[in-house]
Amino acid sequence: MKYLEFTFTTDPCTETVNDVLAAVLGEAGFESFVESESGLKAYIQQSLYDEKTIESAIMDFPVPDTKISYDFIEAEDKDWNEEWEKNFFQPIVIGDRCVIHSTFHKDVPAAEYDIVINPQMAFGTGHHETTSLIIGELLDSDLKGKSLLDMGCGTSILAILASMRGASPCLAIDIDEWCVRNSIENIELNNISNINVEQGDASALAGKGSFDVIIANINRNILLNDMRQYKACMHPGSELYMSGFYLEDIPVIREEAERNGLTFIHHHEKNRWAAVKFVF
Ligand SMILES: C[S@@+](CC[C@H](N)C(=O)[O-])C[C@H]1O[C@@H](n2cnc3c(N)ncnc32)[C@H](O)[C@@H]1O
Repeated sequence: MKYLEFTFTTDPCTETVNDVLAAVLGEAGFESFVESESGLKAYIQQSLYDEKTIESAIMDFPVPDTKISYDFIEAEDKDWNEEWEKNFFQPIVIGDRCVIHSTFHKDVPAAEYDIVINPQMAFGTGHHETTSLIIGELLDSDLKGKSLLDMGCGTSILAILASMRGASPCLAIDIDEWCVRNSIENIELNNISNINVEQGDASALAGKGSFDVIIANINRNILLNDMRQYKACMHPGSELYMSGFYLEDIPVIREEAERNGLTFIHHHEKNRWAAVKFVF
């Protein structure tokens, strides 16, 4: 298959601009992205290339005051799935019980829970400490028949595992449109039918009722800001698992949780990242 290699130069050349550009280009048919010093290299099948689509994607670029220029060459023939696999993610086994891999990985180790994820630009392959800490919590919990909310779902990897472990019904929410689309794709790939996906933040929780289990792997400041709204979706006995912050942030997270009437149960840690469990 013939590919074109585009070199995009971004100004300012920040992680956010390059992430958004990759998401926008993904919409326009690009398949593979590699960050460079001045922007992004991106690859598209020659047959999918349409100059007008790319020009209008750049014209409507959602980050204001950004300049983007590009040129392209014909790329050598390559197996881009293999490239992507090499560059981005390898199968991972967590807790000896849960394997996470993509559709094109071969020789995947057998495990009790087998999760297929095509993460594209969404966060959540299991390689990050915070994801794997929450996976550990889910593997240790009895989730059978429990309603579950996955806030900041990314790829929905956590909601998918929870559903496989019997949680039902499940709701996965992410502020990012790209994550919502990727979640829907991943949920289908795993033949799961009891996870609803919504785009939004904590304000989307109004009127949703309560959940037996809430997971939120986001970051310290968002958790501190939104915890009151998570608590409003809990009933006595509900559990709240949070991650996305460092060990030194536990006291401030715990203070806010206790101010909301939650009881600290434990924390787990990996490379200074923390996950905490509270109950109402
Ligand atoms: C650290 S990633 C976690 C992804 C996945 N749950 C995991 O554990 O691998 C955090 C996710 O939260 C989303 N996010 C950021 N702010 C948010 C907010 N206020 N409400 C909901 N989601 C948010 C981001 O788009 C991102 O997908």
